[in-house]
Amino acid sequence: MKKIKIHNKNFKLFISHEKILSAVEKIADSLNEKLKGKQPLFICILNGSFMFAADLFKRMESVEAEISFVKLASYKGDKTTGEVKQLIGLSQNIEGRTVVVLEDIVDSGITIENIQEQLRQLNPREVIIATLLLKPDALIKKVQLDYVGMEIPNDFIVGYGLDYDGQGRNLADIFSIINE
Ligand SMILES: O=P(O)(O)OC[C@H]1O[C@H](OP(=O)(O)OP(=O)(O)O)[C@H](O)[C@@H]1O
Ligand code: HPA
Repeated sequence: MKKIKIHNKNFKLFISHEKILSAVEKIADSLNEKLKGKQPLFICILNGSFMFAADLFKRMESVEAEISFVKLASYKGDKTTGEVKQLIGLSQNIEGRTVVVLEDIVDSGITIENIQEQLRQLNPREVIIATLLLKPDALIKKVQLDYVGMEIPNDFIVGYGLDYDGQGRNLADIFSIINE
């Protein structure tokens, strides 16, 4: 079993890049179908979602899609702070538009609830949420998610955009913490 160390913590291989891409492809297939003729604006939640957004967005072949980025942060180290800081906001007018929010992970649900509420106030036509990963046992918010790539246990993970204190985002696979 492939193992890695980041800072002071050990991690083991959890989801291979191949499995990640097959989850991304499933979401892309459904979105290509749902978004036909809609000219949606995709919103990638930085930092963590950049890899998921890149892999998904290039598969949007049947859609006249645009993409923009917002930067929110709620995690410090391997834990949520319980509050969301907005570091870069949205510059586009989304009134009357179909918006697709791209998240790498929904954990406590605090970040997605925050962005959903912000977008709602800007009067979009509809907001569709797609997350690659969901930790159902960690949710403390009631959130409506339209597309979920994979449900995973409530363990800290890194890789494919997700970090531990800034590191690990470049890993193609996803690794799960070894609790020692
Ligand atoms: O459901 P939640 O508990 O809110 O956790 C999910 C959020 O946490 C991570 O972002 P983070 O705050 O670590 O910022 P980053 O993307 O810059 O790493 C992840 O990318 C999500 O946006
Ligand atoms: O498990 C996680 N790992 C990295 N970042 C995160 N942000 C929310 N959950 C996680």
